[in-house]
Amino acid sequence: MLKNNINDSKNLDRTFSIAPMLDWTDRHYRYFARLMSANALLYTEMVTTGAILHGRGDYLTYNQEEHPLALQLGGSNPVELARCAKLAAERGYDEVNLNVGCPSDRVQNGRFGACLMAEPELVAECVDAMKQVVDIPVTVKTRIGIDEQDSYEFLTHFIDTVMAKGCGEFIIHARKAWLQGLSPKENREIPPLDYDRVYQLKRDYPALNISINGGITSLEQAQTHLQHLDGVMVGREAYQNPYMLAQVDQVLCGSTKAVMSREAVIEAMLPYIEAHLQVGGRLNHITRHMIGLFQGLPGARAWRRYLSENAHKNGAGIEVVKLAYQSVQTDLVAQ
Ligand SMILES: Cc1cc2nc3c(=O)[nH]c(=O)nc-3n(C[C@H](O)[C@H](O)[C@H](O)COP(=O)(O)O)c2cc1C
Repeated sequence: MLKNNINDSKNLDRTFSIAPMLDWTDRHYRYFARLMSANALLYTEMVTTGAILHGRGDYLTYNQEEHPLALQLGGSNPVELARCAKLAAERGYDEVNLNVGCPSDRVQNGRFGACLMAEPELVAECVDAMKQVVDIPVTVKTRIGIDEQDSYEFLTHFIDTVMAKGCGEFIIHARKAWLQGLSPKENREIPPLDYDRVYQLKRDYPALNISINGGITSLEQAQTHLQHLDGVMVGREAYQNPYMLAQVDQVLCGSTKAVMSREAVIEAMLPYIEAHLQVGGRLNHITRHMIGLFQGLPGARAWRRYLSENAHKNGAGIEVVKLAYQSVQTDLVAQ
């Protein structure tokens, strides 16, 4: 058994988590998010078992500051998933999560993601294989149904089967997925949200740790969900309006520390950016995740525009970030 040295699995705080999002929740975004919230549980983008086991790069790299951090895996081969889970635990990840919610065609061809909801026994076998080799939590992120299979009984049969192999933590995106005909983006918007169904699940399975996901756009909404559930997982809003994270610890987790200002967040990013540039990285790899920092404020546009127009240029350095911030202040003064 591999013991995780950073977080005892039982102590992982699941009150608020940031959803796995391909191309968005990379290690740069996660570093940025972590500056604003110490409590948020962060998820990687989905990484397939194939990429980890046969890919050329190191898909498990992260910064130590990102803890607590969960690795989301895409796959459906129990042996391969177990190998990846073991690697994840060895690398110090705090949790391994199996993707049973993503409906993209690419993912279905590989027989993983949301289509696995139709194969609960296989998901249970995958969970079992992973749990045999690690003692960090093995969790499942899923939907409330797929296609015509959207009854409450379908969902509880899935949960019963997977739970029987020892999975105690589920994240439920509160809408079903249509596996044919809708793009992944449409599958995040068109099937209606059904929060009550997830609340019902928690009432019927009080011993499970259940987080809700889908359409949550404020900490007030999060508080409402937390009256019924163990955790909330936020995706798009946490990315597009990242400053919402600055109050997660205070509003949801009882922290009494001062809320970090946007300026302080930018200041704190500068050494990280410099280190990235020094090893040959490009500025926009990081600043693209910071574009939404002033979302909803006067100056948001100036910030966005300055970064978009300048951060991709050859040789762009931290002065671009400083000038972008100056342009926000100029805008504020002009108001
Ligand atoms: C750009 C993008 C990429 C996503 N990639 C993944 C992924 O890799 N794994 C996954 O389980 N869900 C993925 N999702 C779905 C989110 O995790 C989440 O379930 C969904 O966006 C609903 O939550 P929200 O309404 O808070 O955004 C992705 C969503 C977006 C917007």
